[in-house]
Amino acid sequence: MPTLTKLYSLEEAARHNTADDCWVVVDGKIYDVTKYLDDHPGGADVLLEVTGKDAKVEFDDAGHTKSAKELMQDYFIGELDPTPNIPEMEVFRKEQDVNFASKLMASAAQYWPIPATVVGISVVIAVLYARQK
Ligand code: HEM
Repeated sequence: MPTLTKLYSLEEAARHNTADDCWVVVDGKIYDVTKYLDDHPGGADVLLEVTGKDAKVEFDDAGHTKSAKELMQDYFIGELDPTPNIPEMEVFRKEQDVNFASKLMASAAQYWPIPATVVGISVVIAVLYARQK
């Protein structure tokens, strides 16, 4: 069955770093220990000090007992999002010129010498041809 674990970025978890709102991350799992701060046998300060990072090493170093690890589950709120932070792709799109008439006028202004030259050459050929007769 799929689990409905909420995912948070480390940046999001790091924002909860005060005595009124404290999240700690241990081995990729996030715990909201706000209500546990005053009861934590290791003290509130150690928890506040490790906010904003994965405190697995500090947690293990404290030598927590099995019952401490069971107690943690009461404060579990989610996991770190393992998805790498891929910057959004920017899509560049040329502005579409919806005004067809102005588009036509612009290309006519740019390319008028071509039809003018064709007409001019045609006139010269016609005149030369008429003279020969
Ligand atoms: C939800 C998270 C946590 C819970 C539920 C928890 C619970 C406990 C408990 C029950 C104890 C008493 C000893 C034991 O039974 O193991 C304890 C001690 C301690 N904890 Fe935590 N703890 C948590 C997170 C942390 C973290 C992230 C640190 C990291 C610095 C930490 C550092 C300590 C320290 C330094 C002690 C005192 C060890 C001693 O003096 O013997 N704890 N904790």
